[in-house]
Amino acid sequence: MLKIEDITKTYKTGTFGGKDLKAVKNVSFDIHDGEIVSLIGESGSGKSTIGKMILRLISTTSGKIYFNDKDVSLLKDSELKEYYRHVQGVFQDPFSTYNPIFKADRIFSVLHEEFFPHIPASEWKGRVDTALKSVGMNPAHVLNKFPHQLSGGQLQRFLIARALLLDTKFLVADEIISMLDASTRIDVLNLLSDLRSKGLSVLFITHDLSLGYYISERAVILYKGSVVEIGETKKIFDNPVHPYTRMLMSCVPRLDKKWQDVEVELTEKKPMTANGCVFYERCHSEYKLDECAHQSPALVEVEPNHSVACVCCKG
Ligand SMILES: Nc1ncnc2c1ncn2[C@@H]1O[C@H](COP(=O)(O)OP(=O)(O)OP(=O)(O)O)[C@@H](O)[C@H]1O
Repeated sequence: MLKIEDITKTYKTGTFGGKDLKAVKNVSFDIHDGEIVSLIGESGSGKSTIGKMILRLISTTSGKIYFNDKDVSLLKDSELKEYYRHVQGVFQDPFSTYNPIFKADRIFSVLHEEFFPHIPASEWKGRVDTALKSVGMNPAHVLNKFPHQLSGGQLQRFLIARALLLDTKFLVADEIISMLDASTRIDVLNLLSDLRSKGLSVLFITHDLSLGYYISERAVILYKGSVVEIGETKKIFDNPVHPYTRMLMSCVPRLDKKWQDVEVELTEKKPMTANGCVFYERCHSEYKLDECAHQSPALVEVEPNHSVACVCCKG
């Protein structure tokens, strides 16, 4: 369904845009129909940048993104409108998506005017009710309210219902549950899981390894804009190979252990070397070699559907 091929994003930074910041470096992966893939990495690793490139909110510096074999960067006019019918984004802060002076359900009427003006109002109302019910909400309780009268979880569900009304096939879910409380989080995760079984594909962006494990079949571990480990989520979790993934795993709090019993490395982040491994400065692996400072390792398959970019996998 969605194929990302060797994409890179360089931002211009500095006072007059004189500096380059490579936020995403040669990233490739794909997402199949009805699949949830999680994109996991710490703050600043380039996750949202990838999501925004998929949604065409920003351009790619190089590389291609294909949706159903069509180059997304070439879509125009009606094809682009069609793309947005099928590919939608939901973001971390639901409140920022709504205009506080309008009722929250205005997002549905805008959709009606924009995409489905031929559908009579009464039929559209029925569709909105059905979409709200399918995200576990009672229309009578949530329609006709201002954003501040609804909870973060309800507003997030509104956005997912909006995606359903559009017949969305692919959802970029960028940290969508970080602002929700624990029980609402599980509800939204289960909802995504439910929608996946109805054919929805999701790129689930998170910094939380355990959420990625809970929800996705495959995971992409991103560090400083580069993919360091990729594959079936269970394989990565059962056998994390990259020193960064291992470090992330050691940072996940465990209910059966007191915090001081868990080995955690929280090394200060230093600037990376120009061409070396992105994790070089932070790496404490026994396999760390001098060459890691100068050579960026390619992804190598360590077992079927599990690849790692580290010298330790060179065989
Ligand atoms: N518009 C921009 N201009 C310049 N630099 C940017 C811009 N947007 C993001 N960046 C930088 O690109 C890098 C990746 O940012 P991005 O938001 O993609 O990371 P992230 O992994 O999503 O982080 P978070 O989890 O904190 O949202 C960061 O160093 C960030 O400061």
